[in-house]
Amino acid sequence: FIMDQSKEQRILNFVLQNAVRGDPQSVVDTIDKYCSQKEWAMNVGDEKGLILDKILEEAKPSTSLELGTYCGYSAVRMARLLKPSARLLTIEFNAEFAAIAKQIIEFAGVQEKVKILEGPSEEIIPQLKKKHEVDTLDFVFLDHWKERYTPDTILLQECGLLRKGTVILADNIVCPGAPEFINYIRNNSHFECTNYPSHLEYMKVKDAMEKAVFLG
Ligand SMILES: Nc1ncnc2c1ncn2[C@@H]1O[C@H](Cn2cc(CNC(=O)c3cc([N+](=O)[O-])cc(O)c3O)nn2)[C@@H](O)[C@H]1O
Ligand SMILES: [Mg+2]
Repeated sequence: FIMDQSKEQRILNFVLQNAVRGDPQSVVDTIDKYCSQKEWAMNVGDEKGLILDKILEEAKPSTSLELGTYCGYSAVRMARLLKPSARLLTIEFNAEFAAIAKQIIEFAGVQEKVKILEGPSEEIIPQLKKKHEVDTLDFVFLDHWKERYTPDTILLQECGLLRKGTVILADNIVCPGAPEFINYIRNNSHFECTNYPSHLEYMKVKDAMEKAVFLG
């Protein structure tokens, strides 16, 4: 019975039935269509997605990390812009969301560039160097629980995963908001911050993204 399905399962089904297999842009557009016309969902969306695209293309990252995969919308959106040899690691602790994201990433045909790491970020970040062969990160996208933005940024530094020039981009600075993170990162002399005003995905509500470049 359709209504017994989760919203995330309905998003996956809509992608499987309406997007073009192997075409990441069509997967991104199809999710945006569903979530703006049928059911709202917490994807970064098309407006903030264009800001993500621009900052990612400027960074030209070889190794990227995303915290908070959800259905894989931003993973597909980022992977479609990565060079063939580049890699995106994305951490998700909700098993149902991870399973949905895996299918959406595979349908989009970007599975060679994307690796979903299941578990809480606080557990997986310390494993990135030894278990996932990461040296340092070129790009980090924060889109998970807003209270984890600061502790996970500190954890990334402690684990030696940031290098001079690493770009950290955080979603939802205004809505739902990450005031503690903003206070931390803007008062930290090791980061150069830039704010990008925008709107909450699929809504007329104000939101913003914050870019923080690690200065070493
Ligand atoms: N420590 C963590 N480690 C790994 N995955 C995590 C962690 N915390 C949350 N997640 C996962 O992120 C995914 C997405 N997520 C993101 C958030 C936090 N983001 C939001 O709550 C949010 C909320 C709104 N909103 O309410 O308008 C809009 C947005 O763009 C958002 O990112 N909560 N779950 C979920 O699958 C969750 O399991
Ligand atoms: Mg978000």
